[in-house]
Amino acid sequence: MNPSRRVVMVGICGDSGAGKSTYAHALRELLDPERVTVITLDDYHSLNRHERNAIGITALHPWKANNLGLLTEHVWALRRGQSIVKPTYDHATGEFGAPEEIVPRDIVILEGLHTFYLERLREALDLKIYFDTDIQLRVQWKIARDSSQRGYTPEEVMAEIERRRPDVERYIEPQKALADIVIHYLPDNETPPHPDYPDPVRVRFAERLRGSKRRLVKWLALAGQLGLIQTDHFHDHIIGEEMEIASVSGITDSKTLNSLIEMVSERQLVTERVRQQLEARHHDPVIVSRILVASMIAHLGHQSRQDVSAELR
Ligand SMILES: Nc1ncnc2c1ncn2[C@@H]1O[C@H](COP(=O)(O)OP(=O)(O)O)[C@@H](O)[C@H]1O
Ligand SMILES: O=C(COP(=O)(O)O)[C@H](O)[C@H](O)COP(=O)(O)O
Repeated sequence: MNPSRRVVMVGICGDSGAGKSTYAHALRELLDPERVTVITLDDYHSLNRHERNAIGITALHPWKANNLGLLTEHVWALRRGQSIVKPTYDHATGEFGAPEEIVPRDIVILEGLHTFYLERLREALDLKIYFDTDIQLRVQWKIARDSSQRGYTPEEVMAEIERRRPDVERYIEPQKALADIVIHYLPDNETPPHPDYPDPVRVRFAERLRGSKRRLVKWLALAGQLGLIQTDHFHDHIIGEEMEIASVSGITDSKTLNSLIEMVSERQLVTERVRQQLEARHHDPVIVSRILVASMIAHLGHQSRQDVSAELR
C-alpha cells in the first residue's frame, strides 16, 4: 500500500427503503466512480431469504441473520488499503451469489442496516450518516422497489414492513444516536410539483454539536439568514441529545450552491462531476444535499492526505 494514501471511510445507515443505496451511488457518481467503492452490508447476510423465513427471523437481526464479524474484519482491511474477497447477496432471488474481490479505492462508502451497530465498526468510519426517512416515503419507495426488483407483491411488502417493525425499533433506530449527521427526507407539501421534480422532498439535516469539525448545519443556517436558501434552523433534542437542525426546501440556484460548497469544502476540491451538475441552473433539495455531502467527503479525503503527509515528515 502507498503510505501516503489513507482510505476515507463513510458509513450510511438506516431502515430498508430509506434511500441509503441510492444516496451512496449518487455520492460515488459525484465524487468520481474511479475513486469510490460502495459496499452494501446486505452482502453480509448469513442466511438466505428461505433460511430466514424457515426459522422466522428478519434480516434485521444483527447476529442471527448477519455476519458482522466478517464485515468488521473486511472494513478494517479496506481502511488499511488491503483488498478483500467478500460474499454477495442477490435480492432478485434471495440467494447468495459468487464471492467478489474488492480493491479499495480512495473512498469506501458502506451502506446498510447495521453500519453503526458495533463500536469496532464505528471506529473505522470518518463520517457517519443516518437516514431517518419519513415513514410515508419509506413505505412508498420500498413497495415500488421490492415489487419491481425483489420478487414481492405490494401486499407482501406491506406485511413484511409490519413484521419487521419491532426489529426496526430494537436494532436499527437506536443507531441514529450514533450518527454525525441525520438526514430526514420529508414530503414537501408547499413546493408545487414540477415536470422535472414531480415529488418534491424537503431535506432536513441534524448535526451533533459535540466537537464536530464538520459544520454543515451552521453554514446552511448562515446561508438561510443571508436569504440565499430557503431553510429553517433550530435546535432540538433527538434521543436526549441537543442537535442543530436545518432543512432545505424549494429550489436553490447554482451561484448559491457554489457558495455553500465553498463553505463546507474548498474550491479546488470541487470534482468534475459536481461542476457538471452545477451547469443546471436550479437544484432541488436532494441534489443540494448530495452535492454538499460529496463536497464534505472530498474535504475529508484532502485532510486525511495532509495528515498522512505530516506524519511522514
Ligand atoms: N431521494 C429520492 N427521491 C425519490 N425516490 C427515491 C429517493 N431515494 C430513494 N428513492 C427510491 O426509493 C427506493 C429505495 O431506495 P434505496 O436507496 O434502495 O433504499 P435503501 O438502500 O435504504 O433500502 C429506490 O428504489 C428509489 O427508487
Ligand atoms: O432489509 C433489507 C435490507 O436491504 P435494503 O436496505 O436494501 O432494503 C432486506 O430485506 C434484506 O437485505 C433481505 O433482502 P430480501 O428481502 O431481498 O431477501
